[in-house]
Amino acid sequence: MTILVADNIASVGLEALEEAGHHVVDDASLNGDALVEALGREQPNILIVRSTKVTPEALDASPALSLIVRAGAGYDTIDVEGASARGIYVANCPGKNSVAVAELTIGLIVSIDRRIPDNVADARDGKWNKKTYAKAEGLKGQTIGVVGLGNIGEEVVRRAQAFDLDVVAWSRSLTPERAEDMGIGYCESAVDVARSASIVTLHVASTPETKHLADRSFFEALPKGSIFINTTRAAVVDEDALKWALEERGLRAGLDVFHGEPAVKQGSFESELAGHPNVYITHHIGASTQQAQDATALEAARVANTFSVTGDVPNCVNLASQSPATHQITVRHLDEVGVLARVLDEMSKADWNIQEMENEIFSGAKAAVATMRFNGDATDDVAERIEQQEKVLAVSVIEL
Ligand SMILES: NC(=O)c1ccc[n+]([C@@H]2O[C@H](COP(=O)([O-])OP(=O)(O)OC[C@H]3O[C@@H](n4cnc5c(N)ncnc54)[C@H](O)[C@@H]3O)[C@@H](O)[C@H]2O)c1
Ligand SMILES: O=C(O)[C@H](O)COP(=O)(O)O
Repeated sequence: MTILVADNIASVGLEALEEAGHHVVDDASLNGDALVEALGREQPNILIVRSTKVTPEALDASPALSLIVRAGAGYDTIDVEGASARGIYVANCPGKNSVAVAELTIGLIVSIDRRIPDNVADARDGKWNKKTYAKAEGLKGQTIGVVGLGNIGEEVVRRAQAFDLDVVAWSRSLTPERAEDMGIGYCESAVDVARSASIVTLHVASTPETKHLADRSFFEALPKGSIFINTTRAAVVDEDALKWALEERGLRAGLDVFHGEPAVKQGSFESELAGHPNVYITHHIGASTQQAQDATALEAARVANTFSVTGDVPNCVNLASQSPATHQITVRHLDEVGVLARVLDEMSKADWNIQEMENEIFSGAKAAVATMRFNGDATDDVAERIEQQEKVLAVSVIEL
């Protein structure tokens, strides 16, 4: 298969793709129009990206494109709805960079408490200021609130507990029982977390439902002088509310992601937040350890290689969890040319829309059973007409 890699992925991943015999086109500079142009020129079957945006124009550029692999966790940078409408699979690499992000989260918390970046900047400027920097609070015994207990959230909990922090959390599927098992406090909402903690860190995925989850009411609930960490996505935070909390509530923030974050890998940028004395911005490097990059690149290669051999897509994020099928028809038939085509023809005439289908062959390859789930008005006469067809052995229809 032809695979276009439009971002920097670790060499172990590229090697795994090449060893599998693929034609790999590796160009980490691709973005925007250049990506669309490369997709049109190379006609890849598979596209592998990190944070590079995959737009509707990119989806239309290569009719051969069957799979997009996000070599990372968050796939909000890909037009997943557009891919689904065009029958293109989208997969990600869950859990492969979660330790790296959790390590950065803890690093930002310690940095804020001890003002490590300002210490270092002043020392580099030849300024000695123990008077100011000796005023840290210390973390032990404080309460950290984790919003979203997915792969990263769970890694943060483990590390926070090792720092003797008390942990409370909210996650959409967290139950009080599960919280107890993890040795953490259960919260009923993100605002409840904010109310209960002096350090809060966000780890929910960016979706329409989580947009501005950290809004004005969230920041109002946080105690004055709290520490706030965002390593997930800018869209989860209402930045006006964040700025209000920085000014009015003495909030201290560590942000690996923020509005207006540059899409390019290197260059200058302007951000009101970056210059704020209460804010430490990192360069969206949560996933950027060699350990995480190797694991992610190998997983991206595994997804691509599995697809090329079996047609299956590990970690697929855009298949319907449940098809809208209303009925299932089971057709036992002789394994001969044309039998299934005639069955499908009859179903088509009855306006039965097939959503899922499978055909299993019995040993000896004399007979087979086809199971199809469909949407339609399942009248008995259609099933009877199919059963009367040559080489059909038996038919049954059930309502789902
Ligand atoms: N800064 C970085 O470099 C970096 C690296 C990796 C991931 N991330 C971001 O962190 C996010 C989390 O990563 P992860 O590996 O923990 O993913 P994950 O899929 O394991 O966890 C996602 C969490 O989001 C929650 N969630 C999803 N949809 C939700 C909804 N509609 N309402 C409420 N909660 C919802 C899930 O319940 C889960 O707790 C990613 O989606 C990505 O945006 C950033
Ligand atoms: O969702 C992710 O995995 C992170 O945002 C990592 O992004 P990156 O691959 O561009 O570093």
